[in-house]
Amino acid sequence: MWKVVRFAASRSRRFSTAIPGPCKVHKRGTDILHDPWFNKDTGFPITERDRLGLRGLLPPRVISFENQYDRFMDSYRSLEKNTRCQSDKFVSLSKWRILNRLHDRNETLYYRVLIRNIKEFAPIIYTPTVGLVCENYSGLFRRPRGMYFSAKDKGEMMSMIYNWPSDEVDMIVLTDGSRILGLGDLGVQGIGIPIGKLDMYVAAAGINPRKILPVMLDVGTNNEKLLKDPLYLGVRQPRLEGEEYLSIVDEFMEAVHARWPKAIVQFEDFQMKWAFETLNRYRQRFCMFNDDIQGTAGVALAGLLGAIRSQGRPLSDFLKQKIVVVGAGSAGLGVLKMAAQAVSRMSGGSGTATTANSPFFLIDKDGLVTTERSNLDPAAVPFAKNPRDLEGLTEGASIIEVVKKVKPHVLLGLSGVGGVFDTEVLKAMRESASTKPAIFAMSNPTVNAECTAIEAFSHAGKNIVFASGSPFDNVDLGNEVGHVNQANNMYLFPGVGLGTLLSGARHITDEMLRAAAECLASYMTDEEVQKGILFPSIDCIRNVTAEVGAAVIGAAVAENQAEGHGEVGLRELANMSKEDTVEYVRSNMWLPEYCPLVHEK
Ligand SMILES: NC(=O)C1=CN([C@@H]2O[C@H](COP(=O)(O)OP(=O)(O)OC[C@H]3O[C@@H](n4cnc5c(N)ncnc54)[C@H](O)[C@@H]3O)[C@@H](O)[C@H]2O)C=CC1
Ligand SMILES: CC(=O)C(=O)O
Ligand SMILES: [Mg+2]
Repeated sequence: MWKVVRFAASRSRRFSTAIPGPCKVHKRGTDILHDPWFNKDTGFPITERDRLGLRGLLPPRVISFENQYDRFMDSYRSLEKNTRCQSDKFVSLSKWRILNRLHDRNETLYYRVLIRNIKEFAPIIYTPTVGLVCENYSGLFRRPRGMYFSAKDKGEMMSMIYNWPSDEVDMIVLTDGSRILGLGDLGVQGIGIPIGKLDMYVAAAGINPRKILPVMLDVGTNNEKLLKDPLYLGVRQPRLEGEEYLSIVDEFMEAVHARWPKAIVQFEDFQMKWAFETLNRYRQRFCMFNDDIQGTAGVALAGLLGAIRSQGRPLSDFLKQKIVVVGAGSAGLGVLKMAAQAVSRMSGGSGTATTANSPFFLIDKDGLVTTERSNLDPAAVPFAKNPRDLEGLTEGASIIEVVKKVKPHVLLGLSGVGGVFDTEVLKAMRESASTKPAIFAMSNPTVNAECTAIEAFSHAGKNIVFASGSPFDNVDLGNEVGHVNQANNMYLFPGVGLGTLLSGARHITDEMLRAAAECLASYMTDEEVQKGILFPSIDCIRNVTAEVGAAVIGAAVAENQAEGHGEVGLRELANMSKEDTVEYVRSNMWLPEYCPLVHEK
């Protein structure tokens, strides 16, 4: 009892974010106005203008933060009105541009706008528009954001890392641009993804935007169109391979670790071979995870468990669910591995992924994956079916053949191929063994989704549960609503990152990821799940992240991975109740407020 009270008192003293503390600034005058972190535009109070040499550099009237917010939203609404007759692509890029200009000018206002309107703006700064932005990045480029390490920087990274202006970095999102969403190799243009993911970290997890770092590892591109494009901004050479490639990633990881030993590195949108290789290579040495393999797996597992609950069945029925996964890449295999571990635990095993007689079916671009496949990727081996167990299905069977034969409870797409769940496949799902067949079209961006929400409900039936990686509107089914869930790793990675940071864990273990997934799986009530609502609305993403982050801390403590963070030591973490832990996470979330600026030479 005493401990809880003491914690509550010290928490309110240490973590209160209601009144922002002063912020030291080493600049004066126009240098402040041109620094998006310190800039308040017309919001600088008169006394601050005097102190910082700003008097006369701004129009005289001081505008409040709230009025600045209203002014931005008014101009955003005007843009919406004025672009009504334009193409979707034009409108999306215009919206991204207006937000990006604000991001470049005034970060505090940008994040207030983003956080307050996350449901509306996530599709612009994240999937699907971020995909369009990456495709057009060289033309859209105005100001740099984040860091770029290229094949030409070998031997220089240890000093280059010190060019970043902040001494504190908590969260890094790293890509090599080799598999950007379902859009393939976009080379240096893939930087939009780390930027978008880190915006989600700020919005969902309240990571302080001064402590984030988006990074592009430009090791070349194999995209011929980009190599020929005179505007392309990346290194114009084919991608490095083998040891040459790994030596660049090694050098980058060593440099990060030397400058910010506690920083967490999220690997994002690496092509499959490097996604698995780098995860195995670094996860015991650095604090890192691969979002596409591990974050996606947790979100999908939460969805799979939700699909069972939606049928009114106990979770133990997971053992009997027939699941067809279309896409044997980093995401699809990550999902199967986590699902197989869950099956093993539920059957009283150790949680080791094994698929002997498992009800999982894996399909890639060459059809059903079996042990007869030549050149089978090692990561896919545990999920290859023995043709002897297949009763009629053979190596390379098509999606429709598999669905018709297996009658799966769940059809889950992570193929990156738009429309691959065609009318015939969706109609075949009407024969599913489930009373509420689940169709998860998880590929991004929207054009790469395996099917749309309307297609799924119209062809597979009103009784399905549906989820997609990019957002779709709910579907009007006459006298009921076809709920669309967004099954996107954005519900997990912010909590995994923040929980790891606040626990001070040195590594991110499978148990920490499992705790995150189970927390998300239990977030929705039975009533919601039975209506087909498997995932929360993005409006409450900070709440979800607080819960997931607390679950990650709990697992880190239980596994002796936690070392504490700042003034909160391991003992204090270990003594927190679940509610205290959630509160601890919540109170560490950064809020966008103008802080008083104090000049220091
Ligand atoms: N919703 C979410 O949170 C996430 C969605 N994704 C999406 O998943 C997709 C795949 O990502 P990765 O696994 O990393 O890509 P990947 O390139 O590693 O794997 C793609 C897989 O799809 C298979 N495939 C290609 N064409 C196919 C076809 N016609 N039929 C069946 N299979 C086919 C390929 O053989 C390969 O196994 C991307 O669109 C990505 O945006 C990835 C991570 C998270
Ligand atoms: C969401 C995500 O990480 C992807 O589509 O790659
Ligand atoms: Mg990704």
